[in-house]
Amino acid sequence: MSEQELKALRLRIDALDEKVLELISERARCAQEVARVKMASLAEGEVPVFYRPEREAQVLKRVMERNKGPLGNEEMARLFREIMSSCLALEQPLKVAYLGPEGTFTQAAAMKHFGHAVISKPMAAIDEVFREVAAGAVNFGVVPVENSTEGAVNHTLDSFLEHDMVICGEVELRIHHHLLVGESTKTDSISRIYSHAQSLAQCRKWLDAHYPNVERVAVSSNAEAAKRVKGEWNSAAIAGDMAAGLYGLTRLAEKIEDRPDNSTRFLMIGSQEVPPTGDDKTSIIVSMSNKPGALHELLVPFHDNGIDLTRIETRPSRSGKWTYVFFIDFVGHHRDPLVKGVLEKISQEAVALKVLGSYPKAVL
Ligand SMILES: O=C(O)C(=O)C[C@]1(C(=O)O)C=C[C@@H](O)C=C1
Repeated sequence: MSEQELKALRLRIDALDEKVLELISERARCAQEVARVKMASLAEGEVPVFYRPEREAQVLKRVMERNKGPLGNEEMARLFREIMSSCLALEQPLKVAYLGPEGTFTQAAAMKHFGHAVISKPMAAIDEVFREVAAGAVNFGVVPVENSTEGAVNHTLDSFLEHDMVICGEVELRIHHHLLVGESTKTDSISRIYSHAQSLAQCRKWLDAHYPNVERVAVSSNAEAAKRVKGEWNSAAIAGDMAAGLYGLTRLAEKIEDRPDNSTRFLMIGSQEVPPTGDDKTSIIVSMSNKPGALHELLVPFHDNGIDLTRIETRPSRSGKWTYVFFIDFVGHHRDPLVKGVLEKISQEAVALKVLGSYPKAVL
């Protein structure tokens, strides 16, 4: 390519960037107007709701439907995700607590869902994320809820039994683990590998094959594992890209998870009810009396009404020995007439039924 051609193309890019800049600014001014309208239409004592997950899901879906390339749909939606995140920050900077420390997959999930224009706060434990949200110190919390290889995150499920929380969104992340070492690590003398217990389990076969005699040490998070390795010459960590970048570690082996489709699902928790978008999911907790056929009774109304169950999990109820609660996710919104009917039917049979929330299905 000649120098002249390159120059001409860069001039075109400069002109396009100017247009993009003007359009983004115009969009941001529009968001400011939206904030003004929301404030003006408040009833006495009502608090304004700036963050609208149902609208955000619609915007991102529309972008993906209309995108003609060459950028892929997900790439384009990620760009719009960030534009919307910045527009929302002009209306109200959101505060989001997540399972920390910095560099965890939960932080990556929070950024994927809310974008980077939020004030994020790392918490030391899942229960602390719940408490921070319940105390009103942040607007939303982000916690992991299930992994495709290792199953449910029980701390999260149990926290729902203790706190009154509304689920307002979900996000799924493909989880890639790497074996990370620091500058001073002697790679032929590794005698200890740190990681979160779930991540060690997700890489069990790889570890058995490559480091069968090395001690595996479970720590509170992958980011904590990465942090420890930084100053140790005989240890390595299993963690993801964010932690590697944050602690300046290098990858000794990449993508070492046993299953290539290893993914984790995260939930956004808060106190805000989300209206229907037409493509929603609902999460409920149900406890049934301890009698034969109770689970069958619980599932029949879903089957009879053609409602898709996406997950069912059982946990001890904590209120009596050998009594259980069921965590159920299904497709639909609790305001849909069909779903309403099913929930009414179940509540006639159940000891207790709680709707944790209805929220748009993950778009990204
Ligand atoms: O439509 C709204 O209610 C807005 O506040 C605008 C906007 C956007 O930038 O598109 C910003 C924040 C909301 O969470 C949803 C959408």
